[in-house]
Amino acid sequence: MFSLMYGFWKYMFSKTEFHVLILGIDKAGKTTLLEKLKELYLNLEGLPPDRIVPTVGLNIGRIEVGNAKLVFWDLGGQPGLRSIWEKYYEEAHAVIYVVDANAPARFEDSKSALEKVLRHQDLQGAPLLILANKQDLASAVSAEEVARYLDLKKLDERLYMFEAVSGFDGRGIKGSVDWLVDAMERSKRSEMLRSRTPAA
Ligand SMILES: Nc1nc2c(ncn2[C@@H]2O[C@H](COP(=O)(O)OP(=O)(O)OP(=O)(O)O)[C@@H](O)[C@H]2O)c(=O)[nH]1
Ligand SMILES: [Mg+2]
Repeated sequence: MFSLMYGFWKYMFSKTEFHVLILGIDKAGKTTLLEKLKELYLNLEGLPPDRIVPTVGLNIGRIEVGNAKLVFWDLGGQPGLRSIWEKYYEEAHAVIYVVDANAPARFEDSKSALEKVLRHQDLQGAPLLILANKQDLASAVSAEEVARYLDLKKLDERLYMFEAVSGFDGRGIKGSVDWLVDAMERSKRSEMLRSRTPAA
């Protein structure tokens, strides 16, 4: 009887944990975005942008949205650090790919790094949220334009969305996180990862 009630209690009150990888080339704004997420969802003051340095290791952030616990993994995007990304693929439920929408000169690098991410077997079926970041700058291009530049093929099977955001003023972030949570809850990949986790 106790175990039945405990099982029911767990079903009702336990939250599903999702791992979200934040990727993108160097200076795209990944860590600034992570600090903004903490500020928006935890009411904590995030690190001010001028205190954020290029990432070499891993930054972790945790937030809760509705019934979901999100764990963000933010990695460094410098060319020599990108080979580390794949070590996190197997455990990731979804990917946020950040693009500096104010730096067209770097779109090509951003596109080829993303194509490599999407080709990797270990990330099969992971929902993809592509953020056209730095929208607070007047010269930043729109999410539609970023989508045109990236010109991604073979996305049909994958849940994906492009969104215009700013890690400085926070615009677009909550809406895209809502989309991501919904996508992860619906995704077959989450089901697959769940079935691999031994029951507690
Ligand atoms: N205007 C503007 N600048 C931003 C925004 N987000 C980040 N930046 C600036 O862009 C630069 C890079 O930001 P980071 O957050 O360190 O970028 P990153 O993607 O984490 O870089 P790596 O850790 O090297 O991969 C910094 O000078 C930030 O202040 C934004 O939304 N708007
Ligand atoms: Mg960083």
